[in-house]
Amino acid sequence: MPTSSIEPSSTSPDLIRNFCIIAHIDHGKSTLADRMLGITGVVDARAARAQYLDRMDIERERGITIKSQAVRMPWHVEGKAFALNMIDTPGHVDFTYEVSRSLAACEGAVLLVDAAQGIEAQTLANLYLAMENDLTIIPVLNKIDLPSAEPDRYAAELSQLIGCDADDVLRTSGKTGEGVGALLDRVVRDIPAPVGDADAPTRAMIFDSVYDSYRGVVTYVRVIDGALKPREKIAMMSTHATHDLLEIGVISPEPVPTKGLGVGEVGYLITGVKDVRQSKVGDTVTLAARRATQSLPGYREPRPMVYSGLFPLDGSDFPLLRDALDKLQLNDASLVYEPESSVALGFGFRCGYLGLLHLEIVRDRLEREFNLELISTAPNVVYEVQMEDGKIFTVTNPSEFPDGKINEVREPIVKATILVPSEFIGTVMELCQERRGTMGTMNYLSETRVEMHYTLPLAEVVFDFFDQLKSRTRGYGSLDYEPDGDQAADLVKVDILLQSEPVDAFSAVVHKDAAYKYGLSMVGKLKDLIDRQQFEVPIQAAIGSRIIARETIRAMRKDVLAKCYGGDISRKRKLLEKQKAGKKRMKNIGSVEVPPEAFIAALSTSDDASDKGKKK
Ligand SMILES: Nc1nc2c(ncn2[C@@H]2O[C@H](COP(=O)(O)OP(=O)(O)OP(=O)(O)O)[C@@H](O)[C@H]2O)c(=O)[nH]1
Repeated sequence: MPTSSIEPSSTSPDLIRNFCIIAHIDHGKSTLADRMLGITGVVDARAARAQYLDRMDIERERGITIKSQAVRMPWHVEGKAFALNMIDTPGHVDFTYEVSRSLAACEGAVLLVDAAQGIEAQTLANLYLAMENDLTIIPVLNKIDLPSAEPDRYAAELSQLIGCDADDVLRTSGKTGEGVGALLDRVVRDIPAPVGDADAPTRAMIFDSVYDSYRGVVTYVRVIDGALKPREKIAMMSTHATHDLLEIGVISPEPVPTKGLGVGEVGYLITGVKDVRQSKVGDTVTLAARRATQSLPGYREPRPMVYSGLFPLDGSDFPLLRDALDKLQLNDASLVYEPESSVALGFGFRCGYLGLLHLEIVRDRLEREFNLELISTAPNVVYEVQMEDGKIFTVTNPSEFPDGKINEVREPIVKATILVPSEFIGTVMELCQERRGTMGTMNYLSETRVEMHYTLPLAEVVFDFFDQLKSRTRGYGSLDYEPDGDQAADLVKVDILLQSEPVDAFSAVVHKDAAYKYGLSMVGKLKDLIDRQQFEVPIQAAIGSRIIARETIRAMRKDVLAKCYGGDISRKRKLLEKQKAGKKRMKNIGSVEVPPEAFIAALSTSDDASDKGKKK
């Protein structure tokens, strides 16, 4: 059915269904979504290309980069033309808040489970989020074409989990298209039509906003009450800022401008705003001329969970890095940064991220899109330090951890859900215990699959916890977690000193029991990485004034002329000049010269990880 036959803004809410697909990673969400676009005629079968929706980098002629999708599809049931809005949700724990906003824009969710894998941790996490948002759940087993699919077994598991009949679990294959039409019929039948007050002051929820280099910010909204029309002045309820509505429309699958959006409708707005921070996910849009008094529930400022220093490898790239971060922030409201200078690494920025995946994405984009070579310091969480005199410090950089009499240090904790085959219960308990976890409840989802709940310090989860879980459970374990406040812990700052001078980039906040191990490993690493100097260099690890580990680099003069026999003076001069140039690049810590490569090598955790890998 051609897209133009839908009359946006005049569609009665009774004929609208808003839904999302929730699934564990790789259970086939994108493939199924593509298949739905094909079956509903939104994407011409001949023009269809794999993963139509996953095309963040592709800027279309109209200049809208479509990241998060809210695609409108026509579907007929019993002679009535329905408009189905499929809203995409990001799948990773770092972006749980965005997921919950997308869910809040829907009345129902398709819970997709791979028929060869069964339920995984993100299946559960997403299901719980959907239930919190009171969504109608349609359980679906996907990939039934796979020879290894066990639909009967997993239908039983899934029906037990959500409390329905095993026969109500639909079976589809995104690959062959089997069952997809029946699924769309079920969407129409089971998911409630949106309800809202068409005459009330307009309220629309922003569930995503994307920066586009041609058109500025494209904001995705779901109208709850009232309506939005082009050329009206809109107001953001959290900031009271007003903007002119330049264009309004729906995505199907290209942006199609419309005469407006009414109750229950989902679409996009363009206002000419250039910065996504002016159009925040979770905020409520209203009309400047007739403002709603109460904003929609749930708006929350994004809060960075993990901090790390970002330094250009070549110090002269600092202004480029600043420009690149400014540009990236236009597109990413949750990225925060401020200038930082380090004795070891020079000028850079302290950046705050939602999680490690977010950190990797940002770093990768800076390197790829802006051609920068970067060093990032070991990530850390945010600590709250209460001094004996009652003063409280929020520490986002270990080198700024306060000295003096400390009453209490608090660290963020998370509630983790781990799903494993029951044979790995002991393994998971061991891992969580090593990571200072406290066990909560444990549920059997079936005879062989267990859901384990743990409370863990975020700092212990963000590093290689997931890799460890995967390798220790032979790939079967899956993990999801959400922030759960903070709690006091026995944490100390370990400094690393070169010739009694602290090297800021190596300071770390660690649990008291792990401090000695950290100190020992860092002094060991640095001893191997720093060349001998003309004098003896002590490398020490210290907690306050107490030294907990020490290594010594013995004195030696590196004689570059040693190999020059005879009297070729020009060759000798060349070598000495080369030595001088090399010295210019050296960073001086006190009187010790350290090549930047040594810092990079010492900061990289990769050899630790591969050591751990070898043990398995
Ligand atoms: N045999 C079979 N393979 C499928 C089916 N659906 C998806 N796949 C394959 O499963 C893999 C993951 O599919 P995606 O659609 O990318 O899964 P996803 O859930 O969107 O994954 P993420 O976007 O990474 O979360 C791909 O290799 C697909 O080709 C299906 O119905 N049958």
